[in-house]
Amino acid sequence: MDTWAPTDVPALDGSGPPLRLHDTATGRIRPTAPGAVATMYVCGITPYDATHLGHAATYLAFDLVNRLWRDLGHEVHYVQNVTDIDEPLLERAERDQDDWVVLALRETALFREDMEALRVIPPRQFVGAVEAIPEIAELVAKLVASGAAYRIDDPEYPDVYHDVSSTGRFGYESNYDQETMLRFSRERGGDPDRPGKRNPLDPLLWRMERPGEPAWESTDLGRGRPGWHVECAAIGLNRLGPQIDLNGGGSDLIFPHHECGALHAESLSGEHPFARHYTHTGMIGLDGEKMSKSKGNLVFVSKLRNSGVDPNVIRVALLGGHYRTDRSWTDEVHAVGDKRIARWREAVALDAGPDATELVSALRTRLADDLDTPGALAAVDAWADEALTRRGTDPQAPGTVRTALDALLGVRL
Ligand SMILES: Nc1ncnc2c1ncn2[C@@H]1O[C@H](COS(=O)(=O)NC(=O)[C@@H](N)CS)[C@@H](O)[C@H]1O
Ligand SMILES: [Zn+2]
Repeated sequence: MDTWAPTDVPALDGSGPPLRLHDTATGRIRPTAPGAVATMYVCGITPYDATHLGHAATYLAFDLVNRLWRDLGHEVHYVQNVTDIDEPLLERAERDQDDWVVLALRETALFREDMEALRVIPPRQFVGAVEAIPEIAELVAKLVASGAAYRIDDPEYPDVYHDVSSTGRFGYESNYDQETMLRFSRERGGDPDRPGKRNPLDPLLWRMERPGEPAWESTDLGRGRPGWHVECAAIGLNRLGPQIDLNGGGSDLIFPHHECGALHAESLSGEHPFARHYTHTGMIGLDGEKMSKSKGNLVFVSKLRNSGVDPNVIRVALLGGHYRTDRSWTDEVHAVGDKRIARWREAVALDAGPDATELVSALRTRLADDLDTPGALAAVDAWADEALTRRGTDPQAPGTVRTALDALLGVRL
């Protein structure tokens, strides 16, 4: 499916230190070491209730990675999916008496609009699970042929599962213990209690057709549809290869989604690890409650935009907190973003300002340190205060600051 419109990223003189990012698998902040082309797979939305501020915060975090890698001279091959077929989507369509295909199209279109407004650099490939079904089915058939996957002996619905023992490394990405994995599997779409599975954690690869459910032909597998995790493994493997620099998403994807995605990918490719960094963002809540579809306490980017909020304010307000911190969207957070943009606009409107060299290097250093946006934004505050109180004599400075904020933070003043 179409990706969203590109946003131009201005070139900035000089270069900063290598990007160091937290990796869930090793639990450490480590340097990323992409080649000439950095490869990044960030899980996309399940298209309903799009785009709430939790979604936005997650995609903004990986947008900064994209911008930093470009600033470090890499090309970035960024791929993202849309889970446009899955239980939760069917349930929402049912609830709203909506056609699930129309719901997915409408919400995906809104998501693209919001990403464009936030000036998130678009993925090179933006792929729907439905359009990827043929390639997913092909990989599932390979897993069955290799013996890594098996059919459950349920005469009515002989669904296909992946044997988690097939790589001998299941659990390396999340490092969760069995009890935690079982709990998250239950909570997040797994079926650990289904009788007949070799291991309760074995993830579903192919769900045979049930009455009244959408299903697709597959000569190898029989009519049905893919499981959730294998869609991302297939879309990522087929476009980015067997080893990628970064697999990203929110912390709720640590398990089972990214663990099982790694299992599928590594079982197929024989290479380990699938991603050199598994990086996860904290949860955005609303006044202390996690912002989530089930709670219905969602704040939408489109609603804020329609009420006249500048997307730069949304971006800066969300970047005010560290990406890995669970945090809330509050009126105060919104107000801080508002004030910042106003003050920075005033400062770059001056015809001269304090030398910007230090600020540019501070921005690069702070962002390269596991995306320390609080530190980066504080450095901009300091420059703006200096410019607005003691003035400055460098006529280039305001322009340099404007370019740096756009290139590195995606903020266009
Ligand atoms: N409250 C939140 N705060 C931060 N990130 C969130 C929040 N809610 C969802 N996300 C992230 O937003 C992205 C899309 O979430 S989603 O719409 O539920 N979709 C999915 O998780 C799947 N389609 C991934 S393949 C995921 O990375 C998810 O972790
Ligand atoms: Zn995914």
